[in-house]
Amino acid sequence: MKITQAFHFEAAHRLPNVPPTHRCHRMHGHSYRVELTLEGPVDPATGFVVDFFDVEAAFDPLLKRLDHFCLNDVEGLENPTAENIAVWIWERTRPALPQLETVKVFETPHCWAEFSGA
Ligand SMILES: Nc1nc2c(c(=O)[nH]1)N=C([C@H](O)[C@H](O)COP(=O)(O)OP(=O)(O)OP(=O)(O)O)CN2
Ligand SMILES: [Zn+2]
Repeated sequence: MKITQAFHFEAAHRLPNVPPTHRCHRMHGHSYRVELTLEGPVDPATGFVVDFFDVEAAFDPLLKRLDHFCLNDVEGLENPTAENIAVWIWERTRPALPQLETVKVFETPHCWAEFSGA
């Protein structure tokens, strides 16, 4: 069984490694959406794979480091592409949530990166 919980945060960023002519080289912002998908058996007693409250508790400290910040200033996110943000979240969330299967980071409703550990 898979379960997914979505989160939102607002943040600024610039992409330092694209050419200066690329519009994302300039500072700008996104309303990011993060989806965490967990996979595992359903506990027959609770009916849960994992309690959504536990997912929220695990992700909240990261959300506090991202929301309304300039992502380039966050340690490990000096090049804050959607891909790198997805890996950053994966590496910091999986220890607390071993059932984590996928991290999706949406920069816009149409563009996202998805990471499942490789
Ligand atoms: N593979 C990736 N490509 C791009 C990334 C990324 O993280 N991974 N990021 C960007 C920029 O962050 C850019 O800001 C993307 O957003 P935006 O320009 O707003 O996207 P749209 O093209 O959908 O904007 P519209 O104004 O709606 O056309 C670029 N590439
Ligand atoms: Zn951007």
